[in-house]
Amino acid sequence: MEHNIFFIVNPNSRSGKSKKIWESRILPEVKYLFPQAQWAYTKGSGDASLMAFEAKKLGFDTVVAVGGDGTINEVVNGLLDNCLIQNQQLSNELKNKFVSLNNESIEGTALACLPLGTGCDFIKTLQIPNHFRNALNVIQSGQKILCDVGRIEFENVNKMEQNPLFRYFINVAGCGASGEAIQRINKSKKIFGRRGAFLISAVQTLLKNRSFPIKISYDNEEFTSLNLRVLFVCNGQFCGGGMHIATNASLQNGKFSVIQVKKMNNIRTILLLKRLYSGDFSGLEKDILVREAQSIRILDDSPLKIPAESDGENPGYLPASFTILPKTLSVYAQGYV
Ligand SMILES: Nc1ncnc2c1ncn2[C@@H]1O[C@H](COP(=O)(O)OP(=O)(O)OP(=O)(O)O)[C@@H](O)[C@H]1O
Repeated sequence: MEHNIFFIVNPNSRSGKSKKIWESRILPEVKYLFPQAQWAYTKGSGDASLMAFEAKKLGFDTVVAVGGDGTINEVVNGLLDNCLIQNQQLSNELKNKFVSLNNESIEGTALACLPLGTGCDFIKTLQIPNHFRNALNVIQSGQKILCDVGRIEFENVNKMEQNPLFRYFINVAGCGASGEAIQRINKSKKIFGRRGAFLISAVQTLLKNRSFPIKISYDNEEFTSLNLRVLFVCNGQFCGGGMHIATNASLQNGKFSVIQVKKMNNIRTILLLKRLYSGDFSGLEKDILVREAQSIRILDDSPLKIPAESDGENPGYLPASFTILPKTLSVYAQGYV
């Protein structure tokens, strides 16, 4: 059966190289495999969420995020009706350009990922090899899973400036040093690629050894006070361009895998950095808590603005809560169990 597919292409991902790759190599293959498919370029940050939202309303059964984790995150938000921007002009352009399919039989629009970013961490958990042909094969196969989605909710409107009060994430969120590192990466030029940029930013951030006084509660248990270095809230297993931090995380078990790191001395910090790539935190139990949770609430105990991170973006600041939404989005995945 032919799918009604809409490709949302971020021409700026992979440090601006993706437009050329899309036009010269991927688009001809897409036209061959899916002659009815439609596509559009994003023009800026947030467009992909509005486009996904409109594509769903127009009746497409599949929306493909062509880009990296940031593009996937925006598409996830749009498919779950959280438009990150209001742009009437873009909405009208899409409505005029694309024919409504009136596809009332669909159960919900599914997400497909075509990796064209620098890091592309989410597809590593889905076990989609990092080549566009494999991604297209996965779409052709039609196999999907019902994937858990995370929701991060920000509680202090005054700290939010222009940002929305909540955001969905599908891979990894967190706060503390991870939020700081993401701020650094997104400001950096990424001349060594995203993996290099993340490593440099992670070293700079961890060696600064800054900690954040917070109160944290898991699954509505009592709050604990601690000096937090970094918290990873994982639905997927990988972040930071290849750090395999949550080796046991599952996209379908209705739980986050959480890695909570307290303030530690510099030697242990260097050990930690190495372990972030293997996800083996044995011997560091004094400082690192690894556990599962369905919800986490974090209050900040300081006047500092503590940045939160979700799928490699900085959507806001603590206080915040993270909640898992089990089996919420249909996602193309061949062979994922
Ligand atoms: N047309 C555009 N021009 C500039 N920026 C854009 C455009 N469309 C989307 N963006 C922004 O580009 C940013 C980076 O995109 P994305 O994360 O997909 O690529 P990447 O950084 O190369 O990959 P990864 O996050 O997997 O390492 C996102 O924050 C997105 O909002």
